[in-house]
Amino acid sequence: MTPERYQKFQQVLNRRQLDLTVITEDVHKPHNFSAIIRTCDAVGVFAIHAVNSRSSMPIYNQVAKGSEKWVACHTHTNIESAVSDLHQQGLKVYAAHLSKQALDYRMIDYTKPTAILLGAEKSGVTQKAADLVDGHIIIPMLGMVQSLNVSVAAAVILFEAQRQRLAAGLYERVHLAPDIYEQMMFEWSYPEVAASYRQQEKPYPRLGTKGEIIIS
Ligand SMILES: C[S@@+](CC[C@H](N)C(=O)[O-])C[C@H]1O[C@@H](n2cnc3c(N)ncnc32)[C@H](O)[C@@H]1O
Repeated sequence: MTPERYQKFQQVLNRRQLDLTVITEDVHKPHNFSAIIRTCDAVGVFAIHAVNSRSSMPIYNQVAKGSEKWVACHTHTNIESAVSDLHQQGLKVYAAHLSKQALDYRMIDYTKPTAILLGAEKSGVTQKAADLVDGHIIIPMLGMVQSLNVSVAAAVILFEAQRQRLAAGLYERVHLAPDIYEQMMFEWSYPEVAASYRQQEKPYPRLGTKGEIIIS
């Protein structure tokens, strides 16, 4: 690994936002799911939550361009567990949902801990999910079609969140705890070595200032 690559990992991890995330509710087309992950990486989302009540979700590498390596994905078999996990972590959950009570997505304060729930391609957000969340948001549609592609909707909302967080200086401080930061640096720098340590249930070795492995 080159020093430049090591520095790039540091720059990216320094800006990761722990309290901004996405829940996908049965977004089942791999290219949509992968495009959402790619946007999450660009915005600085640390981890996302995928509810797959129907099937497992393959990631379409051509679209994600490898971003699935940089954004963790927690899977849930039902929407209740995903929303309640995030509520317990203190996040407000807003469903991107074309309902009558939905607010314009620009009215939300995304500098607060926030999760955006996105619905399935055809059926949208389920009634159960719509009832569990803290509010509904909508991207105003002024044309002939009623809705955007789900990955486009995700990008529009997440880049508004990024805009607000940049203005609030939230990308200027590190949000990850030091132990998680070190763990991520090791996993990103040496994925195969990290996998072998995990398999052996051994703690990772430390990294030196230039990213070299220090065996003590
Ligand atoms: C293709 S849309 C689903 C359309 C579905 N017929 C419906 O009525 O919800 C897939 C998902 O993208 C998001 N989405 C698409 N357009 C949106 C918009 N204008 N405002 C908010 N969310 C939108 C929502 O999360 C939606 O569930």
